[in-house]
Amino acid sequence: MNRNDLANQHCQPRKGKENAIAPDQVQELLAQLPGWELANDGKAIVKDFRFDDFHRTLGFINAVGFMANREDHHPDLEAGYGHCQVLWSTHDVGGLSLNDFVCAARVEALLA
Ligand SMILES: C[C@H](O)[C@H](O)[C@H]1CNC2=NC(N)=NC(=O)C2=N1
Repeated sequence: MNRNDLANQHCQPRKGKENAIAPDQVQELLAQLPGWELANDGKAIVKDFRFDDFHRTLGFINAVGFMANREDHHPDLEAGYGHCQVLWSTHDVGGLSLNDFVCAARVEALLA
């Protein structure tokens, strides 16, 4: 599945370990998402986005937040004047589900 295919999907209710993504598929999906890396012992994916000023950073946060609420899948965000780190993990799975990669691709699409 490439980045476009991912970004065109919607999140689905995914609960339980059976919805966790196997490590080899994690690597395949990560390869479609430049700049995204594993975090938290492979239970999350993360990327730090840089902006020229706080207005642009806040605009990004609002766009990500709007998308996240529509998808009912929510990131951890850490922001400063000119950056925002976005971390996706599926609490209901206790690690990575396809929802995390769909949302990472949707974040990339916001900036494309
Ligand atoms: C009921 C509701 O759909 C769930 O609690 C959703 C909400 N947003 C979520 N966000 C994230 N990141 N992981 C989840 O497991 C999750 N679950």
